[in-house]
Amino acid sequence: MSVVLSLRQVSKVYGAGAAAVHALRAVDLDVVAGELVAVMGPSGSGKSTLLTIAGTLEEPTTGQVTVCGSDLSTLSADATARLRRRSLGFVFQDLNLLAGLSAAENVALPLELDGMAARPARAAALRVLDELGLTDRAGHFPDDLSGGERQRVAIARAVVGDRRLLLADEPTGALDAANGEAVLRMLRSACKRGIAGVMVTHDAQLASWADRVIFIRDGRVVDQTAPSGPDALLAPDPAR
Ligand SMILES: Nc1ncnc2c1ncn2[C@@H]1O[C@H](COP(=O)(O)OP(=O)(O)OP(=O)(O)O)[C@@H](O)[C@H]1O
Repeated sequence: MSVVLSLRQVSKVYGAGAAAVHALRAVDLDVVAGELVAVMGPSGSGKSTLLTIAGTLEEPTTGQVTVCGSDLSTLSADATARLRRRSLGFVFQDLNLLAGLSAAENVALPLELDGMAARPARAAALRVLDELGLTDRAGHFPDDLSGGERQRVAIARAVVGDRRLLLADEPTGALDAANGEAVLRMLRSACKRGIAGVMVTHDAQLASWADRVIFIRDGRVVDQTAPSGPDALLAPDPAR
């Protein structure tokens, strides 16, 4: 399996001197195509920092970040922006759907911003919305969608086109359990189709959908585990 995201001894320090905050300390992480990795840890442990560095939105203080085979330190600002536009998808708690655009227009937007003509961009957007069960919502505006539907549109926008790496920060936000699970099912199936995914979550039940869970404390990866899947939590205890 090809490595889509690789962090080598990545550290991030905000500020300097007595005010310096060590948000990440010598983090090593590889995520391969088709894999969904959950990141857990206490508040302030560095989870969002890891995501923003993996997403090329911030540079590490030291260490090496490789995304889709490119060492980011060797790329120009333009090339980094292109990589981000074409190959990366983001799902943040604050969804940033544009209220004046329909669901299909929101999903097509990253492709159009990258230079694709409106018609093929719309066709690609409709294909993804269809895969996520949103065909009949394609023409609706965000304000006319439920919270769960809005979240699914945000995921559609993050995976549309030829994206290789999906980065999600608390992607189930304030959704109820059923909608949260539906969102996780979608992230899972996006990864099954070959995208690499990294998802920050506080919820162990949701993390159990991942292939791997890494735990961060004080900026260090302190543990990792391979969950046996969400159904394992529901399975009868064989000891009983
Ligand atoms: N731009 C910044 N400037 C200064 N300090 C920052 C900045 N961003 C994050 N930090 C600090 O870095 C540390 C890690 O922050 P980060 O947001 O990555 O943690 P987190 O695990 O995502 O927390 P939470 O679960 O509360 O979102 C914290 O101490 C935070 O205050």
